[in-house]
Amino acid sequence: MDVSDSQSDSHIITYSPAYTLVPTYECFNRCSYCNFRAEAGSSPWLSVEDAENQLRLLQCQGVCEILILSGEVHPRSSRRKAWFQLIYDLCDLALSLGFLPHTNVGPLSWEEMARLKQVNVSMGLMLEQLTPELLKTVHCYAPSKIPEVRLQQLQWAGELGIPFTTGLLFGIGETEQDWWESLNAIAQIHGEYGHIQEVILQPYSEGTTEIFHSQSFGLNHLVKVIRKARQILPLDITIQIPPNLVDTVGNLPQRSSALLACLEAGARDLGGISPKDEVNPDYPHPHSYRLREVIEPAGWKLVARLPVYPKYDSWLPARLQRVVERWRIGDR
Ligand SMILES: O=c1nc2n(C[C@H](O)[C@H](O)[C@H](O)CO)c3cc(O)ccc3cc-2c(=O)[nH]1
Ligand SMILES: C[C@H]1O[C@@H](n2cnc3c(N)ncnc32)[C@H](O)[C@@H]1O
Ligand code: MET
Ligand code: SF4
Repeated sequence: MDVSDSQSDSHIITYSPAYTLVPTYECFNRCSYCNFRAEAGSSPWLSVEDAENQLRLLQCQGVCEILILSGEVHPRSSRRKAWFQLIYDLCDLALSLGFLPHTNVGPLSWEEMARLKQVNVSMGLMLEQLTPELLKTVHCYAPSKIPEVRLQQLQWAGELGIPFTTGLLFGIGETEQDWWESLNAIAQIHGEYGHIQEVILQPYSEGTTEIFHSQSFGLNHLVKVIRKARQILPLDITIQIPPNLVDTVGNLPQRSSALLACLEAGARDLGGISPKDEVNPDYPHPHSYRLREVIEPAGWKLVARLPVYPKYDSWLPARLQRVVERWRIGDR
């Protein structure tokens, strides 16, 4: 199908002006491609007071989304309750200061997810890839990455009516066939609940602190994936790509053309643009004016968006609807 028939008809490319809070880097999983995790005990948890100081500095700076991104405490650990409460409190704080929280902290229990719905305008969890083969390799010590667990999270989010972001990570040892199966699984779940607002197509990018150390996923492959994803995914799901992981190789003209090739293939969103990419700290996010410089000469228009898409506003609890409404009418 021609992408010009779709939502993507217009030449608008969106991004979300964002800031990331990390409750903790400690994680009981060991995904071998991870440049984020720390050992339990080696990294203090963020305090609500420190978070408040960080957030107050951001007020009136155009930042709208607060991404809560975390390492994980085991579901049966005695520290799980405190970990969850900290996440809840950070969301509540962000909301009370007028920001819009989006939480992505790994798999949750049904009760945890239901409680976080009250303080998040959308939530996220990457499917990564559907194939269980990766449990023998990169996810060998990462029980949170069991594909059925992740699929069930997408299902629960649908049942709870939570606007959701998911995505795939490419270049971690999966096959081409695996790509299409993973995309089809997302399309199928969205068919049931209609809650997936965007799918991130994330190229694995080699970092300095991981143990995997493989070659970053090639851009020619990414363009192919985007094109096919646009055919597999329903048209009301936006395809998101991270510009800092695309815009990295070659000299200037080549870099710009990589990003443009992704847009031509069907990507329409550049995700959260924040001062630091916590997941890929070796790849700083480009400024929005730099992105504009690259894409506008090619006829695209860069526009900021909220972390919840308008058609889901009515799904949100009343308190959240009020904060979202202020952003929609530009009263922030
Ligand atoms: O800056 C980043 N934002 C990430 N985000 C945030 C994303 O770019 C958007 O800001 C949100 O999806 C809101 O629409 C994620 C959100 C998810 O739900 C799942 C995974 C990611 C991954 C990243 C990431 O690697 N870097
Ligand atoms: C938050 C999300 O970031 C992605 N992620 C984790 N490590 C890397 C990496 N080295 N390169 C690209 N993406 C990564 C995973 O898909 C995770 O779910
Ligand atoms: N630990 C969570 C996950 O992998 C989110 C952060 S990953 C750096 O799903
Ligand atoms: S990717 Fe997420 S789950 Fe895996 S080790 Fe890193 S923080 Fe933990």
